[in-house]
Amino acid sequence: MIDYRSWRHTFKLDPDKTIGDDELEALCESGTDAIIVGGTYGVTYDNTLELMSRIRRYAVPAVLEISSLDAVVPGFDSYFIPLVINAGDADWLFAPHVSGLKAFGQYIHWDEIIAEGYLVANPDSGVARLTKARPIEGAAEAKAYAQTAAKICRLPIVYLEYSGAYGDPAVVRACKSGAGEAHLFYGGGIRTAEQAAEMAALADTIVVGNVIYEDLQAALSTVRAVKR
Ligand SMILES: CC(C)=CCC/C(C)=C/CC/C(C)=C/CC/C(C)=C/CC/C(C)=C/CC/C(C)=C/CC/C(C)=C/COP(=O)(O)OP(=O)(O)O
Ligand SMILES: O=P(O)(O)OC[C@@H](O)CO
Ligand SMILES: [Mg+2]
Repeated sequence: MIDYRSWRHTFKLDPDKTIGDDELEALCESGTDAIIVGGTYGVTYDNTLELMSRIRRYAVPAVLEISSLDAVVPGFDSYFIPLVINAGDADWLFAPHVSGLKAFGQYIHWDEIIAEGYLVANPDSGVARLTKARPIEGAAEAKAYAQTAAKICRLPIVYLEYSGAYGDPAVVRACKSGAGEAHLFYGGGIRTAEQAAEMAALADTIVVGNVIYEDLQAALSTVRAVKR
């Protein structure tokens, strides 16, 4: 079982995007705690396998956040399974999971599977459109969602997903308060060391994604900001 509870910083790499060997080495050797592989669109078996095998040259833990049943690739240290707790289309709560268990049930090592209560907070993100995510009406409602994930569903992870936008610190704080014993991941819009430090002070683990593909040095600075 991976020790995600000790993680403070992760990078999320999208198999649908291009990353050079030197850039990948810099990310994997940066001191980050783990590489998460995932994305909403364009994730295929082949591009996921290719990215995984390149990450596997390095010692850093590698996790696949499953978003498509067509791209469940063996060989990761662990598999994060999102349940979109504010999905307006309820099929994103359990339907693909039931299909996944029918398809892959016999191959599953349950100690490699970790469920995430996914709270989608940026209405303009791809994942919000895909799942028809319900808007979050303020910090009190965010806390209630986090409590629903952590205390009612007893999920081990609450993932506050602002993908593409920098989040509201009051909402992050509310999710931390609602998550209780569950581990809070925050991801979305972190582009500077200062933003990384701000969100790392509020959440247990931060996730840095898109900036990797736009400004590698800025992405690397987020590790130093959290780890120093
Ligand atoms: C052989 C082998 C390896 C066996 C392993 C067995 C195993 C792990 C089986 C899985 C069984 C199972 C329960 C599968 C469920 C699979 C599944 C399809 C679940 C649905 C997941 C889901 C709700 C997806 C919706 C989209 C989502 C939440 C994606 C998460 C990632 C994400 C949001 C990334 C960010 O995307 P990005 O593109 O950067 O940003 P935008 O959204 O803004 O575009
Ligand atoms: O890509 P960004 O906006 O950094 O978000 C990170 C991650 O939460 C995306 O799933
Ligand atoms: Mg992304």
